[in-house]
Amino acid sequence: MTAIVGINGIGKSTLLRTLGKVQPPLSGEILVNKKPLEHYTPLALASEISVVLTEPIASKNLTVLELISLGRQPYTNWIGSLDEQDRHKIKAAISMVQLEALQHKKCYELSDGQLQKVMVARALAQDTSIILLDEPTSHLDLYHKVHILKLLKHIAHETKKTILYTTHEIEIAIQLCDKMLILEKDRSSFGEPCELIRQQSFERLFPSDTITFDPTSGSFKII
Ligand SMILES: Nc1ncnc2c1ncn2[C@@H]1O[C@H](COP(=O)(O)OP(=O)(O)OP(=O)(O)O)[C@@H](O)[C@H]1O
Repeated sequence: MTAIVGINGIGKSTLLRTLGKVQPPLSGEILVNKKPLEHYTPLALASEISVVLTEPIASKNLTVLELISLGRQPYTNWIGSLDEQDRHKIKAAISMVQLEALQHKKCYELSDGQLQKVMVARALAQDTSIILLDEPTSHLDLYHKVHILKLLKHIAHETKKTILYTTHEIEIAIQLCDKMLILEKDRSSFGEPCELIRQQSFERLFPSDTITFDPTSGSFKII
């Protein structure tokens, strides 16, 4: 599990959206399983990569169960009939994110945090080897942030999935992620959080007259 961090406007969402083929690359080339991203058909890509963006969903009139079921679209037939395996994956995703009690509610009835959990569950139901999430925990309280991220990390380790997410919650990412990508204006650093701490990469993120980084606790201090 890898977190992409960096100041506002540095390009975290742009990178994530480009990796998910939601927008074309500004430059360069992206290879997924050694194959250029542009060679994937939308259907082939949907069984390889799931993307959870920050935009509000258009289909809030669906129930939670219906929305999560849409994650199975790459695998269903042309009328979208769900088979036994689809139903199993959907049920497992609902259970992992603890949404059983909300599954028959309409999405417009949910809080922003509950909706974020639904979108994570939809990605889990899609069951791809790569999951990209743009600020997936921004509306969640501390407990639910940690719960979702620990769950994603567990899934990444158990099922060997790659989970890449953008976040401003750097201290949580330092504690939970296997790797981090720090985007800066003229450079980027990638590695294990402890290695990035050793390289003093977090010190450079914010102006030091306002915020400093304490490498011992792995946290930021306000001056
Ligand atoms: N590599 C790049 N080259 C040129 N422009 C870029 C690049 N990456 C991002 N941008 C532009 O910078 C702007 C901000 O990018 P983006 O929304 O990805 O930042 P962000 O790090 O996700 O910001 P925030 O933390 O505020 O959500 C966008 O207009 C985007 O098009």
